[in-house]
Amino acid sequence: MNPPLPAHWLPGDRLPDVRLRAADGNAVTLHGEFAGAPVWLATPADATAASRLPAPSDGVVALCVGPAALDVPAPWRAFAADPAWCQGLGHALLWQADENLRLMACHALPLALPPAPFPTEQPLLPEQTVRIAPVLQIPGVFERELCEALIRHLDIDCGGGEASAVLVLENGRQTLQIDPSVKRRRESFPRDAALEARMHERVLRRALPEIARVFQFGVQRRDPFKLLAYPEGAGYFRAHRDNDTPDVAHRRFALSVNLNAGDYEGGEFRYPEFGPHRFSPATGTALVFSCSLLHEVLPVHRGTRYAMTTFLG
Ligand SMILES: O=C(O)CCC(=O)C(=O)O
Ligand SMILES: [Fe+2]
Repeated sequence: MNPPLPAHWLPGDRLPDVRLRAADGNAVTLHGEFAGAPVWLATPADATAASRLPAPSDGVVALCVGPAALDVPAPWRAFAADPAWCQGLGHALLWQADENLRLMACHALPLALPPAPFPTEQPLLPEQTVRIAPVLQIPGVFERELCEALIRHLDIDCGGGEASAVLVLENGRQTLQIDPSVKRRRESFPRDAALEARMHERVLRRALPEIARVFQFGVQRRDPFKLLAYPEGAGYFRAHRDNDTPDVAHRRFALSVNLNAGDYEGGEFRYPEFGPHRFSPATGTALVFSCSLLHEVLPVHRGTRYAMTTFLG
């Protein structure tokens, strides 16, 4: 499954690599030279706008890009880049990108107000990182508005979903049974082709390239999307693996997106083989992990946790 290159990039997209050529003819690549620090990318309308670019926040790499390298005030650095790549960024804009060169926010130039810097994070102590589960979090795979539409779709169009059943093998026959010793939640396949297409496009565009880069794995297929609700006092999924029976042995990675982080308490992921840490990704972030890892969703104590899940192979 290959994502098409978007004509225009959006917040949440990770910038594809590009060759950047300075006025003195020296060239670098965006990923090779500038990954690892937050970046501002400006596409000023003309030379005057370029000469008036605002001072960047501390610790930010400030790059002015366009078909030609313009004169810019220090510490800005100006580069010429492939016109099609520049067009994807848009005209007369200032983009803020994170350390992973993921576009976060876009502002029209000239700026009315300086953009708010990203909050700085305190590093974990080394002793807190010795047993971290090997999971990948990809921020902004679904926009907030898509997450909200999926919750409405589950609650209204899908009637809140059905009680989730487990496959049981009895006397050589497989049956679906409700089993509260394994899980309690409601779930439904989406019934709206347009919503499904939007989810598919976002997974192709934002999750698969990161999975290919981080895990060196090319996804070929995906199980149907499933929308999930874990209600207060009646939502959990006890420790399990996602590929340990013949019918699901093709699964390689689980991908799960929290749709309403902050609206509930509990409902965190835990990987008991790898220590006590709990994972509660932000709304729209995809949590990706190997289906072979033991994992559980802890009970929801307040509110309802909504999520979308699928499996990749
Ligand atoms: O609640 C989720 O996001 C996914 C839970 C899970 O582990 C599963 O459905 O296999
Ligand atoms: Fe699972």
